[in-house]
Amino acid sequence: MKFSERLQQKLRPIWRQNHDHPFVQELGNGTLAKEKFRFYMIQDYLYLIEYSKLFALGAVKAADLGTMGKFAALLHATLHDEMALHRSYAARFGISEDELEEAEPSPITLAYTHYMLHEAQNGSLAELVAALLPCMWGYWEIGKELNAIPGAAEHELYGEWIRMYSSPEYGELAGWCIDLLDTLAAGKTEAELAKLETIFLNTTRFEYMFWDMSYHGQMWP
Ligand SMILES: Cc1ncc(C[n+]2csc(CCO)c2C)c(N)n1
Repeated sequence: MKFSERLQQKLRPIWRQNHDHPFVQELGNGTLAKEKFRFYMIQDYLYLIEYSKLFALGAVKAADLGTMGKFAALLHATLHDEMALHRSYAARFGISEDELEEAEPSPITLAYTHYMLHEAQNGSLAELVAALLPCMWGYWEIGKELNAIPGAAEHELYGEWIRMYSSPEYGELAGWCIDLLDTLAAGKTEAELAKLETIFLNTTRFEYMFWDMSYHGQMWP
């Protein structure tokens, strides 16, 4: 069994909780309150600034030019395509790019990004990919699920988000990362695989906490 299949089987219940979170459900049926989405957009922008650095570190840790180039392309795609979505939403909410960049990260945004960067900096390329994969894989799955809801992709506010994350290009990026993790996991000891599984599990849990933090507008107490 591929390592990614093992992860998928073990984490299915948590994965389901992410999909069932009211933020995701309401995003899909179009009833999500605009202020919740606005809060999410700002925090997600700050998240992506840090997340991009994982791709830069991936290029540093890559063992061959093909992998290095792919990480460089992912870094470019995140900064220029994915974050363009956030900048366009921010403009609709009357938030400038400077305001976006200077916003204060919430405790969960800080905890999540710092955790991923810690694992990426201290571990091998396998640990780095285990940390970044749930974000890419999870969004692709959620994007596809929401896109299947009649009318969701045409929603005047949330349609753009759904169209971006359900697009085949995102599927390809996620697929590339899944294959990379499977390649890197091949031949590792059970103890090493268990470590990768823990990192993957933790970032999957952080994805849930990110939806929850956005739904409740959670900042410092
Ligand atoms: C909290 C949070 N988790 C995952 C993503 C999705 N995401 C982050 S980088 C990337 C791929 C390359 O652009 C994808 C799909 C997000 N935006 N915010």
